[in-house]
Amino acid sequence: MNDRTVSPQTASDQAASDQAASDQAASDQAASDQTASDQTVSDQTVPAAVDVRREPADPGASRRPILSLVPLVFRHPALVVLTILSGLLSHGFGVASAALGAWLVGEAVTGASPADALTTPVVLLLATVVAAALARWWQMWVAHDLAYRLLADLRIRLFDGLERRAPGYLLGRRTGDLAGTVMADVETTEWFYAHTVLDYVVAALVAVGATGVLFVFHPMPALAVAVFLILLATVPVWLARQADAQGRRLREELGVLGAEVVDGVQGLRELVTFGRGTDYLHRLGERTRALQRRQLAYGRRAGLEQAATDALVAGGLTTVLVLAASLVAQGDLPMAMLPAVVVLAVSAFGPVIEVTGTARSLGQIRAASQRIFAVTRQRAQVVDRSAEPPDGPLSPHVEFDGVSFTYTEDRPPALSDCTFEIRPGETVALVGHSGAGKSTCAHLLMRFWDVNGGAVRIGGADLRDLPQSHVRDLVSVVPQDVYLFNRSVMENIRLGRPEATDEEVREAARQARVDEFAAGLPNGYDTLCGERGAQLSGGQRQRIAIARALVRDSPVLILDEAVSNLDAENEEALQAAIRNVRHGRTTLLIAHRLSTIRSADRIIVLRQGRVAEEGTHDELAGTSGEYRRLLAHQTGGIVDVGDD
Ligand SMILES: Nc1ncnc2c1ncn2[C@@H]1O[C@H](COP(=O)(O)OP(=O)(O)OP(=O)(O)O)[C@@H](O)[C@H]1O
Repeated sequence: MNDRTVSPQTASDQAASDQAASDQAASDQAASDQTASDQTVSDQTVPAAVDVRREPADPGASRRPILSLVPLVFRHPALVVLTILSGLLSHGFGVASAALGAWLVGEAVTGASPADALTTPVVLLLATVVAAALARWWQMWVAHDLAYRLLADLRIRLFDGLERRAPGYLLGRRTGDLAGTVMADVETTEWFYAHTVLDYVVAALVAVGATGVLFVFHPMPALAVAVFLILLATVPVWLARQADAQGRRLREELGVLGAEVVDGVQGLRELVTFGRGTDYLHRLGERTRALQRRQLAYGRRAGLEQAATDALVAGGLTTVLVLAASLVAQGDLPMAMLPAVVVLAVSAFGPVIEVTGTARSLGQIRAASQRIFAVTRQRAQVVDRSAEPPDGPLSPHVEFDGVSFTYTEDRPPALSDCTFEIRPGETVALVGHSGAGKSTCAHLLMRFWDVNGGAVRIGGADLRDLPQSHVRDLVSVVPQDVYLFNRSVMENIRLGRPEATDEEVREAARQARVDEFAAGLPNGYDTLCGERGAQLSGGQRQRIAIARALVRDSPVLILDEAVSNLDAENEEALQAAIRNVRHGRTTLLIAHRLSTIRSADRIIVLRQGRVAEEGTHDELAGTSGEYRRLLAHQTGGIVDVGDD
């Protein structure tokens, strides 16, 4: 038996319990609380992913997704300052060089200054042109540095959101759609961070500055520029509602297409086997055309905004030119100043045109951020009542005490008043028809969900009183459908305990009989397993999963036996590995094979979420109850109660 000492409280425990508190308090204050929660997230580190658990729950998408993107920016104050500064310098030098050039032209055309007096201004002009180019390069650099850091933060938040809701939320979403949110939707926000949010600040400052200088020349053209600037700034608002709806539909369609592509790639073998490749291509074609329609609608509206912007800019410049020309004609403005006035007007419009250009993407940015926050603000599937692990080690004594559980309200209960225990070091086999509730018992013991009624306990402690991380320390699982990452055999085993030494991993591999086949792999333990372990057989994948559980060394083990048929050699190796991993552990065995069932100390028969029978194989096989019927079913009517 393996009594494990309780692990020290981790930062994630603390954060997860804080989440519980904030969950209850604040779902309506999502946007305002966001600022505070954002500030708790430290830069670029894994704890950042943990700290976001403090975010208030906001089921569904945020109502103000763009506003929710803004506070993230202030997590990098130095870069914010540098981005604004570089933007101001870039536009400032740009305006200065244009104004200086215009003044020089005016002087040259009117002959107001002698030629040799213009040498210094020409040198100054060249210097400002070079400075403007350098500042522009710097601005692009820092703005993108900021944007890509924020994208990385968002992706960590997203993964954290997914983890908090796993596995329930994942069951209801398509892989390609989620991958689309993590990659493409996050990428879309780059527009906002690199080209929109701080550019608005710079555009406003430059426009006000240029208009101010113009005002010094003469108030009339400055007034005209101000009116047209205000009109220009309102363009993105005119069709904002339409832009939102179109952006949302476009991102959704992209998500669906991504999901279809991933579905098709994952199911390629089946499509080829059943000759459905053409049907799939047809389906993909339809989705692509649907996406095309959405993109076209979005583009049409964006084109309308572009046309309105162009018309307003042309109108503004013409008005300024007409006003300035008439002021010159009336003698209210020197002729030499005319080019400078026009150039200043162009400079005032320049950055505003730039930001209205990026503002045309706001519909998509809003929709993308809505999809992101719909994940990050998911209410946690399971909320820890306490971050404190128990004071001493817990005995690996498992109890299901009158447990009732329903996955969703529209489904019948998966477990009803289910009561059984597994004593320390004992192996109990759960058997029952498909849908009887066996896997549900495993899910509840892992605390993937919390019970609706009754309690699940380990060592007398209600799992709801233990932090999830502590439960995961106490219980490990060897699932039926083992997921292997496309990493080496060694790394896949080490997933059980990242700090395990190579020696410990090899010892676990030896006990799980992984060494037998690892030696024959091209690069031994360094051989990549392939995506989902595609380079290995089902039995080999299971043995790696057993090695993972061994290296984790949890006192309670859930073993979900694979139903697939294995060849005799694999079967023998797997059974030996199972014997090794069960040794000294409290084991819940979801068994399908008679040989495995019989190897358990006790058998619990589940029927419709309740315990129907309980006893040893010999006791139960001798009755005329559910177990005997199950055996008859499995052995084709020949009930073998003798030795195998
Ligand atoms: N994620 C889920 N959401 C909704 N209902 C679920 C979910 N998982 C299982 N169920 C339902 O709960 C009931 C018990 O399912 P469970 O998977 O525990 O049965 P099982 O005995 O393990 O079956 P099997 O031997 O086929 O794996 C079934 O009616 C099933 O449809």
